[in-house]
Amino acid sequence: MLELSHVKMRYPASKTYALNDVSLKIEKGEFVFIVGSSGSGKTTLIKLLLKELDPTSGKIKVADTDYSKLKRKNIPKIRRKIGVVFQNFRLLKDRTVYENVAFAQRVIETPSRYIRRQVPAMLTLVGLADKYKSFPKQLSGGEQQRVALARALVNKPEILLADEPTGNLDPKNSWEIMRLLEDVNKKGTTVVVVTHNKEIVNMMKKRVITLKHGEIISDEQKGGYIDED
Ligand SMILES: Nc1ncnc2c1ncn2[C@@H]1O[C@H](COP(=O)(O)OP(=O)(O)OP(=O)(O)O)[C@@H](O)[C@H]1O
Repeated sequence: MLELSHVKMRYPASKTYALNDVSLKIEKGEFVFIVGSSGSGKTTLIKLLLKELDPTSGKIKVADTDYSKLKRKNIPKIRRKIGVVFQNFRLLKDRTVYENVAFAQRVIETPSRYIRRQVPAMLTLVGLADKYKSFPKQLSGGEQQRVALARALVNKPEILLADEPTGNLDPKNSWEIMRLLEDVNKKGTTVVVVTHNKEIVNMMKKRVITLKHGEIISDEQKGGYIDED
């Protein structure tokens, strides 16, 4: 589902590699944590998987698509297969909860009759059906992240990438988001979560890939958080 072979990434202004010879394979239906201290290359990895960046060298394949052969005009097609959530939610402030989720469908020109059906269904899934008229600032952080998750999932992506999804949340809301990610994964979506949340990683017993200075230093099934600080 996701594959990196000997990927190196050096930002134009930088002397060092943000990622240095990273190879990994994530199969369809897996749930994987990517961990590592600040600056280890986690966000760079996510950006490469979204093709927001191109690697300096090496090969990236996502959902059977070789990114080096992917034409610019076809990038939106692959992005549709990937749902993304971020630490800071990135909701549209001047739109309601309903509109935030519907927006993801409007941009890919989903017919209105589907939007009217699928948005409420997604909001029910994340437990926010009754808040559809609210604006983001009227919601708690946990609720905002659930809206972001509904938006990421409404187009039924094959892959969900979450970059520090619990970074701004308290433990209770963090677990709620994790439970939702686990549910989504059980229904077949491949889930990749970048996190610093040691407790969650240690409790969930999933595959854990640890990065350090742009290299993979550990990749374990049912792994735990490796403390190197
Ligand atoms: N746009 C950029 N230009 C130059 N260097 C960058 C850029 N973005 C990131 N880097 C460098 O690349 C390395 C990896 O950064 P990255 O953001 O991927 O780390 P991270 O593991 O996500 O860190 P954090 O946990 O703090 O978010 C760091 O040394 C960082 O300084």
